[in-house]
Amino acid sequence: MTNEEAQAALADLRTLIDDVDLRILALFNERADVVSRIGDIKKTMTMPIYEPKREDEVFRNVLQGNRGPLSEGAVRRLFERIIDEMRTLQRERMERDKTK
Ligand SMILES: C=C(O[C@@H]1C=C(C(=O)O)C=C[C@H]1O)C(=O)O
Repeated sequence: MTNEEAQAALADLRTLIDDVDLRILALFNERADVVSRIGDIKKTMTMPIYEPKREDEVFRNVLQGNRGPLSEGAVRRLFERIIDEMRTLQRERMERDKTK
């Protein structure tokens, strides 16, 4: 591979990553919309935001579905981060609704 070929291949792959990132972002926001709806129900029913048993199910589901190359640990860490942001979203929406 020449230097020019390597540069062109890198640029192509980075374009692919930019496209994948936008699709991931759309899916994060789709998930966040569903989580918001769950948050609305929890607020009406005065249920807790944090539900560890449900989170265990979420981890079980994604770990079962994982085909790699991400490791189990990597998937778990990514979803811990995602779920943490989802809880924050529910909390912020509830706080915002309180001050309305
Ligand atoms: C979305 C929920 O609220 C929280 C966030 C979860 C998630 O992001 O999957 C799971 C459980 C809860 O701690 C829920 O209860 O289903």
